Amino acid sequence: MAGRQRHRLLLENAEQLVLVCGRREPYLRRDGAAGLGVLRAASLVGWLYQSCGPGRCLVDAHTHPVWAGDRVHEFAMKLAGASYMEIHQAGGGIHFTVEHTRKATEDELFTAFQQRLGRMLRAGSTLVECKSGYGLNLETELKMLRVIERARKSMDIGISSTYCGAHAVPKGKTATEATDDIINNHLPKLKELKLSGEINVNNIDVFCEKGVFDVESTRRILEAGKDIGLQINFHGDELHPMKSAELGAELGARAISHLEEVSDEGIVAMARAKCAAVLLPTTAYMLRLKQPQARKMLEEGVIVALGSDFNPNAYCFSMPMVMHLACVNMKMSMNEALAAATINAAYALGKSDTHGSLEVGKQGDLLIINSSRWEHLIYQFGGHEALINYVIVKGKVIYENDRRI
Ligand SMILES: N=CN[C@@H](CCC(=O)O)C(=O)O
Ligand SMILES: [Zn+2]
Repeated sequence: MAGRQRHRLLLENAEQLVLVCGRREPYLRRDGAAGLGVLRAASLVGWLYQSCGPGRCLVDAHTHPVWAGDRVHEFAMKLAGASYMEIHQAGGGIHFTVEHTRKATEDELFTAFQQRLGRMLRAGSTLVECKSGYGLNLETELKMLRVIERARKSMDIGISSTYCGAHAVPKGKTATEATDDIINNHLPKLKELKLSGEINVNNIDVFCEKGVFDVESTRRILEAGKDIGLQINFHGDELHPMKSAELGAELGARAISHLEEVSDEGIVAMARAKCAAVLLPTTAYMLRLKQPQARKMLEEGVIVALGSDFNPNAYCFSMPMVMHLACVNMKMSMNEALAAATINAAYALGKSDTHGSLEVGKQGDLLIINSSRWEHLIYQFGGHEALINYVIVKGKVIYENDRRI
């Protein structure tokens, strides 16, 4: 322990202590989630770097938090009837954000990102996946990834970083040209920066969608990313059925997000491949899409995780809100939603050995809420600001709520 800072945590007489798992399970399928470990009238002592690590933290498995430019006007357009793809094809949506993000300085992006991470943390997330993808050219993609790396090194919140250079086809290029650019220029540079320790990217992502990257381009990019050691974690089957789930299962993807339009065969393939389904209730709600078939996925044995999808289209930082939407709109039980926002979200990021449950040997991340039953965090939608008393990361209190009631 010499030279290390030691944080001691003592929590006495909690009415409930939600462990999530108790036997170092890497994920919980439907039946496992039904029996979440809950201790009553419990106390807990934790020492960072020692054997007992407290942690029912929330994990956000999908966010786009580094960008510049305001898209509130597009929300108004969507309310007036425009579809996501109509706005995208007219040069708005991701393209609008790319234009502004390219112009922003690294410091400007970092300041906005830091504030967004702070809001996620105050809503209870202690591990968050963060994507690039509003640069599309190498220069701006690297700028975004440097910003993510800077936050990883300077902030308490945990970060899993994702290279998403194939988030859209940049203006002036065809999808094939963009694919070649990524494979021949972007990925070799990422490999070099990883080796030198400058930028340590964890996952590779592609927006596999009609009019964006088709299945063949997606396959080429994901395989090239896997070859340089990145975990495959991509957007698929969102607006059109693309057979993205089948592709992901074949390539050994760790996770696929969205899946509103997944096929029955895709669901079975994902269950077999232990490829997590990251469902994003905010997007389906915002864009009035058909809901992903969470119940069918759970019944077929898919590992279901949740993410906020925070981005300029779906402006939501809160995993408690996401769990609420998953329960009401996707018909998940509260236990399933909690498993999906903790251990399964950690699994989707390849981090369930250290995050996602309150177990001996794991990192000490923990939320303390001001309520007799944990379910209030889901039930009181939009109420997490008053409910969350403390957010603890690695055994250290990093947020104390002075506005609680
Ligand atoms: N679908 C693709 N990407 C994002 C939206 C990004 C944006 O509109 O800026 C999503 O996951 O919802
Ligand atoms: Zn996304």
